[in-house]
Amino acid sequence: MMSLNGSSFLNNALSGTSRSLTQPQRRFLAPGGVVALSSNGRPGERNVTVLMESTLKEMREGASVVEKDSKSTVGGGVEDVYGEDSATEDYSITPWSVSVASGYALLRDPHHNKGLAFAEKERDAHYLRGLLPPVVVNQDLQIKKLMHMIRQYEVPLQKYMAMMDLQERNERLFYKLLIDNVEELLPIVYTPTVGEACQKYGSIYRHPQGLFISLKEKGKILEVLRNWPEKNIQVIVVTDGERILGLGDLGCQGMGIPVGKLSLYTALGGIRPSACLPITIDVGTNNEKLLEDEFYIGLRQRRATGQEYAELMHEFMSAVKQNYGEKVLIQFEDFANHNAFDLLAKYGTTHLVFNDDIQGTASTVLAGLMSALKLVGGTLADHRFLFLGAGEAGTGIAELIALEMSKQTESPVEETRQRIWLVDSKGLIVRSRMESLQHFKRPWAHEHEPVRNLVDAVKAIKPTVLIGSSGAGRTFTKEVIEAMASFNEKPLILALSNPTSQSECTAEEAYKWSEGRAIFASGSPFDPVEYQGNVYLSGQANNAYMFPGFGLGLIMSGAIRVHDDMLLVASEALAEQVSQGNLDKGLIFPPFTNIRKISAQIAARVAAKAYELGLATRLPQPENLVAHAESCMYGPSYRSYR
Ligand SMILES: NC(=O)C1=CN([C@@H]2O[C@H](COP(=O)(O)OP(=O)(O)OC[C@H]3O[C@@H](n4cnc5c(N)ncnc54)[C@H](OP(=O)(O)O)[C@@H]3O)[C@@H](O)[C@H]2O)C=CC1
Ligand SMILES: CC(=O)C(=O)O
Ligand SMILES: [Mg+2]
Repeated sequence: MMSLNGSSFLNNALSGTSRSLTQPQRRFLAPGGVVALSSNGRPGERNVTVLMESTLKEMREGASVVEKDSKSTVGGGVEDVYGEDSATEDYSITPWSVSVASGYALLRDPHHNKGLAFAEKERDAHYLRGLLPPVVVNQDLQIKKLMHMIRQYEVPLQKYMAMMDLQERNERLFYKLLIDNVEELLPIVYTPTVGEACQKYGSIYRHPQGLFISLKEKGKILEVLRNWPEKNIQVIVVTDGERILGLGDLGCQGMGIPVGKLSLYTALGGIRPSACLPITIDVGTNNEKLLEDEFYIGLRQRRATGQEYAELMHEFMSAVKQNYGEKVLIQFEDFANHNAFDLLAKYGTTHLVFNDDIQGTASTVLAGLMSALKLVGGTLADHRFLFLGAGEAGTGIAELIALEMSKQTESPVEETRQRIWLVDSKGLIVRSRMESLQHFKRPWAHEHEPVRNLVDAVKAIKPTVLIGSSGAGRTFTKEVIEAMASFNEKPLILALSNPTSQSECTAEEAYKWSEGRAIFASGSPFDPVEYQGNVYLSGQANNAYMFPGFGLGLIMSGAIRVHDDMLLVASEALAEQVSQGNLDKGLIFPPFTNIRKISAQIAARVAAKAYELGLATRLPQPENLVAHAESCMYGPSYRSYR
């Protein structure tokens, strides 16, 4: 049976992996929550004050208290003084080298800066007098002011840049702003605006936000990883920039994607920012426009392929494991499909890897379908599915639907796949095309005459569900949607392609051309639509619902491999979060406002499955996994500095 991981890996995973810990490394948190606690051992990187021996002694004693209390609920997790992240770290600490930022350097340290929110006492204690105007404000007022400022920008890219500047200046404020205003700001830090940011990344580039690993670093990738200031990394999002959203090859400028995804890992899933590492692998680009662009920031050469590509990726994967251990989660993002499937299959048995475009999207869309069934009726097996786009997203979703159907009906997946059809750029995928098909399309080559275009495929297959995953905008034409509406009372239409410019249709088109009967969701958000006196709200079918909670579940259970069954339970968890009130409005996804609660539910379900499958290493299993997930989440409120 084909698997979303490319192979059946469970046995390998259980027998072939070591559960030993890597070198002791830990970010030191002193008792009482003092400022700027970094144990990266690089004095001079931030403006440091070398501590007096007495203070060090106090910290050592504090450390031993932390150590003593470290028999935490989840073996290996160490209670930190803030009462968060307690279950997401493993290593004991070596607190001999401590940096404390103060004064001007403190205001320039995004991890600890609070701007005008430094209290009077803190201004005295940390040499801030005179460096700030007299007023002291709270974080809520800072948020109010920032939202006012951001709303004044008319151009989304300006809002994006304002957000990135804030992240560089005051990390906690950035996350508080994003969490408190998630519906409004998600389209800025994520799709669609992040797409434009990637296209212009060379021009707007200001600060390093992640690691660039290019062919120039071949043979030295481990050293490059060690240049990153944070040591206890739990999640890496990596791209090689070849398929950025539906915008194609953006080479090195794809960096905006790992940066954006990881800011959602923190804001939506509660993974602390210091544990997140965005990486872009630069093997060149085939984008002629970028190669000629004087502001392009990447290698000015055509893409390396074949052995050269495979060797660089292999060195990268090995270095990550060597540097961060067995349990660092590596999320592949926006690779072209000719590499994405192979990387997932190759490293799925040796690393904790997750392909967001294949697996995260599949789990999200399956959740949307599960809740949509409450509106359209029937079970999955009662429906017929047609995809436009047979790449990572399309075949990934198709496979997970087939897997779920197979479980529900207790019939082989080869049978349930027969209810699912895909169209690629050459037309309907049919048996007669088998020889020329890429391997991931072959399971979908059913017996049928060739059909050249989508509208004819819709008329021939008569799907109840139409899913766009082509990256090609405006492909759900009036004729296509009218055809869907002609034989479905409530046609279910998902236009997944990002950003908005690549969406298969707009929300307005879906409602108008179906006479208001479509149940519609899209990868990038659309505003509410007014049609014939009614207001229609559409949901956002985007893997952002899934990967933050899914990743949290893996990390908090210490999972060593991803398993398809985890994707299925995550879908159920997300579907359960869609309330009757949401459904009544035609929404098949819950609003993002409650996303942290949703992520905790997903995380709990994923972790429970990891324990059940014997893939979890943080033992014993906590009793209440939802509460545990919530307790693990990073909170962005300011800390008091003594
Ligand atoms: N909403 C979400 O959460 C997600 C959305 N996406 C979006 O989905 C889109 C596709 O991503 P992904 O699957 O990774 O990309 P792939 O490149 O892997 O697949 C694209 C598929 O679409 C087909 N295609 C392209 N243009 C056309 C066309 N005009 N008519 C018919 N078929 C076409 C391709 O055909 P062929 O194989 O013949 O070249 C290919 O099968 C992107 O826009 C991406 O942003 C992706 C992941 C998550
Ligand atoms: C959402 C996403 O991952 C994509 O469009 O690629
Ligand atoms: Mg993606």
